[in-house]
Amino acid sequence: MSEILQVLDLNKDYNGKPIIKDFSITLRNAHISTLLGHNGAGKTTAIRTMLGLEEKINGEILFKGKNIKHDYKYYKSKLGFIPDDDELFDDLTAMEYLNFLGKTRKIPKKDYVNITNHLLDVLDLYSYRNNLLKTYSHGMRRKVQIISGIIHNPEILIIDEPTNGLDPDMIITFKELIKTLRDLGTAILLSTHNLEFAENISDSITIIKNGEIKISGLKQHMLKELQVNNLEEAYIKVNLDSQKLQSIRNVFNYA
Ligand SMILES: Nc1ncnc2c1ncn2[C@@H]1O[C@H](COP(=O)(O)OP(=O)(O)OP(=O)(O)O)[C@@H](O)[C@H]1O
Repeated sequence: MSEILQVLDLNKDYNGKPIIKDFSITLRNAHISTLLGHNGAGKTTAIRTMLGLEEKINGEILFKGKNIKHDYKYYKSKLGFIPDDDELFDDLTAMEYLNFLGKTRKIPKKDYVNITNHLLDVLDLYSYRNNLLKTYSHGMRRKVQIISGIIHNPEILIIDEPTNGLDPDMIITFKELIKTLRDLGTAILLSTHNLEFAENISDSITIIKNGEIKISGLKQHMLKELQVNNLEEAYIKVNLDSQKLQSIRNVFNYA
């Protein structure tokens, strides 16, 4: 299992307010890493930094040992990203949009047509492929985002909130797809609030609180070290304020 992306001592602030503090993570081939943390913990900022979208950062991001600034275009061509939104070109059909992506990414036509058809079928979109994207539901649009993120067979795949907007059938299908990509060698980073999904799919876990890593490591080691049975218990132990939990339990207890 080789290290493909190393994020070293990353610091990022907005208007002088520290958002990410001394954040380090390593992504490995054939490995699923997951970021967990509260709303506003800094997960999206960390991801945006790894995508090379943030300016004025301190720290280094090394792709196969070289700073991503060295050849950002090459790095970007090896990177896939599935965002937590469904922004698409509304006036194109799914097929037109995916063909457009295949062409702009300079993928051989035979390859992107095969991948697109296969994924449209697996994700139950094939019969809608010639409909305009503006007629798609939120979940259908998320599925098009999924195909867009992997159409070029990236070496690193970053997924923000993989389960958002997907029905249970699709969550199970997407989980299998992510595991298949991992088994084929892709280095995968997820950011999710879904602890059950994270527990089921992750090889390693990083928990962030207020921009700082609280704990990071292989899932099984982490559970053992924290002496807990599952990820929810681990998360409670590492990240939750036990007094707050107690006050929730007292919600009707005013007597
Ligand atoms: N462009 C920006 N300008 C100023 N502050 C920002 C900006 N983007 C994010 N922040 C702040 O950075 C912090 C981290 O935000 P971020 O979106 O990275 O959190 P997150 O962990 O992804 O949260 P969530 O789980 O709610 O999506 C928050 O306090 C947010 O208000």
